[in-house]
Amino acid sequence: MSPTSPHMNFRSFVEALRQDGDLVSIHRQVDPHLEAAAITRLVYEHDLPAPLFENLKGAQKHGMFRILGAPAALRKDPATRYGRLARHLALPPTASMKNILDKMLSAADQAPIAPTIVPTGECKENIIEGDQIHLEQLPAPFIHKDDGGKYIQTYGMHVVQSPDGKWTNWSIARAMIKDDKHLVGLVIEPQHIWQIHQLWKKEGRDCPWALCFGVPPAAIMAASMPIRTYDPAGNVAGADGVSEASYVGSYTGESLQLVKCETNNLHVPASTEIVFEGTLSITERAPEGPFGEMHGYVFPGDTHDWPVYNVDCITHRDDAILPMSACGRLTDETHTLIGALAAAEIANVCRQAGLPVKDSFSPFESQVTWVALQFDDAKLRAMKTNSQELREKVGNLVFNHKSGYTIHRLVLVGDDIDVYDGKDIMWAFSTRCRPGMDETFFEDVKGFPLVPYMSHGNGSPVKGGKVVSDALMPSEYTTGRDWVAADFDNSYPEELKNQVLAQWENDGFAPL
Ligand SMILES: Cc1cc2c3c(c1C)C(C)(C)C[C@H]1C[C@@H](C)[C@]4(C(=O)NC(=O)N=C4N2C[C@H](O)[C@H](O)[C@H](O)COP(=O)(O)O)N31
Ligand SMILES: [K+]
Ligand SMILES: [Mn+2]
Repeated sequence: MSPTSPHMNFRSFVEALRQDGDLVSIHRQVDPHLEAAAITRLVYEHDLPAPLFENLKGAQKHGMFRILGAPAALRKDPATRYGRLARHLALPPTASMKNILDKMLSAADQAPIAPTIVPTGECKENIIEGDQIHLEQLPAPFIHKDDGGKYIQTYGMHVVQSPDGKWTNWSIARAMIKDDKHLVGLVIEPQHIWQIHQLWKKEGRDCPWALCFGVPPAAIMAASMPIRTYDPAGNVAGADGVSEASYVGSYTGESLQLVKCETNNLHVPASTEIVFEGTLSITERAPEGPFGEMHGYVFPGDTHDWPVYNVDCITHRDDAILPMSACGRLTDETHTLIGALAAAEIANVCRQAGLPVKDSFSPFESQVTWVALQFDDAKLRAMKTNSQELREKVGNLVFNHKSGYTIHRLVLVGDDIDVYDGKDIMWAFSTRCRPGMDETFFEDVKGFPLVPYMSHGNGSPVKGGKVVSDALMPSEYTTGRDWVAADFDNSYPEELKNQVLAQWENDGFAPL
């Protein structure tokens, strides 16, 4: 039996949410055609407990399947806002986003812990092969009314491996059902699944593939992150050729248990809820999309050809649970994970390049198209640099790195700004960054086509449209901050503030 702790076993994770009071089990029959996603969408827009659809219309025999919506979204209570993400990493429900991202980055300077191969696991409880496979009969969710198909794949983990077997990549990329035996989905440059697909194209062979729904939560975090491995000396091992499995081992401190697929030599987490095994075609493409995406838009009819996945075998647990991200406007997994984890890796890349970046986050208010980088003011002054120089250095570094792929604006801020507080970032950006003069635009870098102003805007969908906006004031480069914030914290003497706070409730105010 593989580990049963919530961060290492999806089924235990769901039970942990139930114990946390962070799960709503719906036993009435719910239609996977739009209804399950509509409920989940409302959950996202009000930060409510995750819905578990126990009785889907069209669910197959031996429990194929139930759906868990909103697996990594927010909790309403500010004190446990990120509790559902914390559960992915065995952190307390009160963990801050900084605690979560620091945990994800902690692997960078720890020795990777390789996974362990075990003979079998829960994912082998049911095995369906060949002509028994009928994807069209599964209760796959139709997520937004204008989508191009049933997006069964929104929170599963693709497993692909370089032809030489040296690099196994885990990542999330959307995919919809094409027909009874095939999926079709985004495989976009520079993502690792794209890089590995290219390697198999050179080999002239279809890419062996597995898609794991309901993996250990600690694993799906790495799957959502643009990681590289750093050997203990801090150098990057290989260009990008690293395995998420070892990285997960580092930040969990435990070796993940993997089992071999039935029909190829890839390995998948033993406790996975549902595993699709097959190949990612190097020749076949099919119309895909549109899909209501992470920036909050669906463009009806916006269909493009992408590679086809061929499903040869399905294995799954009894009463399997499919996780679903009904993504779109704030706040869902594409914001809490894609933005946050890219921000963490970007800060890492900056620090590796010697830049005094203390912290970073992607503000939800920017629909995770921005990352705010917090500089250590004292170290910044020691650099004896200036705004234009710093903007060019940071922009050329980040916008030419894979971790910067989804980000179109970098906002540079000092260490009086809390990068996890969107109000703080908007205050700094709106008052310290003079439009134009304090900004450097980058047109000859890779652009992120999913951003609406890229794919449906006025310029190239895949090139440029990026900017570094410097919200560090000139004094922060030279003498240090030459202003006082007109707020309670900074504009009143300590003893007066203590006195006001001591009197606060006696004066008749509710506790802050
Ligand atoms: C957490 C999450 C991450 C996603 C996606 C989603 C969720 C929930 C859904 C499926 C809901 C929406 C789309 C949105 C879309 C961006 C995309 C995708 O379709 N194609 C893609 O290339 N990257 C996606 N990512 C980001 C990706 O996982 C990260 O970039 C990761 O670093 C990749 O791993 P490698 O570094 O190892 O390459 N999807
Ligand atoms: K990844
Ligand atoms: Mn990767």
